[in-house]
Amino acid sequence: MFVATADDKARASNSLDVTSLSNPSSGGRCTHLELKVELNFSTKTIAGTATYDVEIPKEGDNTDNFVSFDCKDLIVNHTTVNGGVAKFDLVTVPNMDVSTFGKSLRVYLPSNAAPLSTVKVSIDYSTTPQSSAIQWLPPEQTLGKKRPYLFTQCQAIHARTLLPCQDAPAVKVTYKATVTTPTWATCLMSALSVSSPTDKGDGKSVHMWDQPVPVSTYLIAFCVGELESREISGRCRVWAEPGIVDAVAYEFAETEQFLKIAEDLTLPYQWGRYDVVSLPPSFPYGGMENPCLTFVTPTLLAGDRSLADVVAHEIAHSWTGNLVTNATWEHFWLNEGWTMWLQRKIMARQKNDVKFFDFDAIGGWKHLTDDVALLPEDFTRLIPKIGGSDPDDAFSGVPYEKGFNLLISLERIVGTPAFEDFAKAYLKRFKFVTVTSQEFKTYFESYFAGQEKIAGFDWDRWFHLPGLPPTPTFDRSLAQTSEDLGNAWLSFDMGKGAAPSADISEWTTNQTTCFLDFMLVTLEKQGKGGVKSNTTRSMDRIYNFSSSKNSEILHRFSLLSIGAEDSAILPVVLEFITTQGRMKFVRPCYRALYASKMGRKAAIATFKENRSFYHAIAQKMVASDMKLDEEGQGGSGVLKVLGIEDRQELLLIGVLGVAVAGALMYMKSKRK
Ligand SMILES: CC/C=C\C/C=C\C[C@@H](O)/C=C/C=C/C=C\[C@@H](O)CCCC(=O)O
Ligand SMILES: [Zn+2]
Repeated sequence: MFVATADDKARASNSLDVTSLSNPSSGGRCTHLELKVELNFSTKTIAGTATYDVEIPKEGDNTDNFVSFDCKDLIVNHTTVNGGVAKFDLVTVPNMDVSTFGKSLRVYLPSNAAPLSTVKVSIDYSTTPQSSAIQWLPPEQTLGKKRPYLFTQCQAIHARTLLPCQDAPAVKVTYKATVTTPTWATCLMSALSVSSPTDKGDGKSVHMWDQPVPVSTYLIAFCVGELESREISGRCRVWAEPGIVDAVAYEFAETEQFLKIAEDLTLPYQWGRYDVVSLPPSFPYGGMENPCLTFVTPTLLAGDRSLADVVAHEIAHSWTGNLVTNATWEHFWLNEGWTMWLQRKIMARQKNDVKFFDFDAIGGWKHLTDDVALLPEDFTRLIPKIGGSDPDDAFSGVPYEKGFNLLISLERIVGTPAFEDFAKAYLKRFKFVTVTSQEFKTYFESYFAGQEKIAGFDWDRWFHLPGLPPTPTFDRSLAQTSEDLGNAWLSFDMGKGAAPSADISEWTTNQTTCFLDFMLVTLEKQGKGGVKSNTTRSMDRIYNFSSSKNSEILHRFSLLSIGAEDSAILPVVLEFITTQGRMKFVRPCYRALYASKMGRKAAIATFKENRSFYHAIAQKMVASDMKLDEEGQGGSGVLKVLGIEDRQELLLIGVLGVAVAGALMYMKSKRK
């Protein structure tokens, strides 16, 4: 039977993490995890025990006689407390949709569990093939095509499908893991390797990991497959499938330099090692900041290090996000806004050009305006009310770029040297713990206490108003040449003048993406669907964008060409969105195709055919972008039975139906 805990009540009143069913403040708070699991590629399961050190709340707060864990798509077999069998329940919590949040696993405590004591709670469990944190890849989806592969993605609330846990960022644990895998496999985790793997002689090996810095559960990660590594500095190594490991080492050779710059801007690096693993192409994000081991998409492998800023971004998270963490997902901007700020500082120093900070921010502003136009209004607030939604649905450029713009507004008020000092002090103050937006504001105000210039800052507007913040002014000097060329092509499109002849072969990737972004933004501002297909064809003849090996360039040119209804781009885009599954690229491409005349049918058919290639999160998001149902079949169950592909088709059938009925009625009335 469900009995509301004090944490449930706090959650209902929105004063606690609304995405977790755990009870750290009224039942027990996890502080350390010992994970002992075996991976099974045939059954697509991970099974074993998760043993937690759990601190019982102080007298008076310990109102529950059980500890609650988040648990989704897991099988729980057995639980113990301090070695003795303990009763458990899997409880559905009212108003918490099971298909999003899972259930609450309640492990009952013995009556002698004293306030402020620590108990050991052990849970014997198994994942299921439905566990959304894990993507199990068949050999065909790897480069080597011989061995299966798996990687996890726990942010935001998928850790509960990997192991029972208190899946709230505010609950941080240190962890140790003992992982059994087939002997051919390399096993990596978001932790430090304790020793070389031990071959058990039965085709299995044991790998041991230790994460001594407390982490939120969304930062627990595995990557297992046929992998090789290359050392790129004393504390950095890159990992990838053997066929691309050298290319990966080349692409990310600047990692140590980024780390050093980041340390100079922040505090000494706290995590020991910084390794990078380049994952198979279905990885849905550019990168994920798993501690000690950043995960990246292979779409960064442009061959010229031009997309390595994603590594700088993930390095920045070693401080902003992983050390100082958002208290709940509603304060996600504190992770991402700060990380964009630090990433741009790192890249400006790496390029030895202070103007790069603003140049990159111009691209970020476009990202923000695009997303604000697309999102439900509430998700355009810096602090959204996530309520009963899956945080994945609220994910967008808003926390990244609105958050970044808030920070640079503050920086411009107090001046760069003072703000950079403040950043260091903030990281020092909140390292190892979590922070809310209010705590950030209070800390900023106390740090700059007495300075009149901060008095008028409209925190409420920044935090709570939907839509775009005030338009910032950026130094546009590095963007000028790109914007000029964009204007020249837009004039050509309107029949004014010849095709521009500027040679861009020596341009940086940022200049080229800025040029394409400028065209896209201007068309949007003018309310135009796109340029003419003659324009995109001419551009392609001159620049060869459609054969670019640079994913950021190909992506933007694809969008421009789809907007132009240029059929020459169709095979190129379809190839692009079926050979990599990074949501940043596949979602806008599918959306644009779906909105176009030439591409709608192809988009639906391509998604249906390739659905299993994509990560579960990407499957869900693309299906929702194209208004397909859960199974990606298009339309409702009834429509499926009728073989109706999409809502436009349904509308057409409806209109035809009304017309036929009208004609019949007319004929009938004539006969009378
Ligand atoms: C307000 C939103 C609240 C919470 C959302 C938190 C997490 C959302 C979840 O969907 C996970 C996101 C993971 C992101 C990882 C890396 C990004 O920086 C990648 C950005 C896009 C890209 O470069 O591909
Ligand atoms: Zn990030």
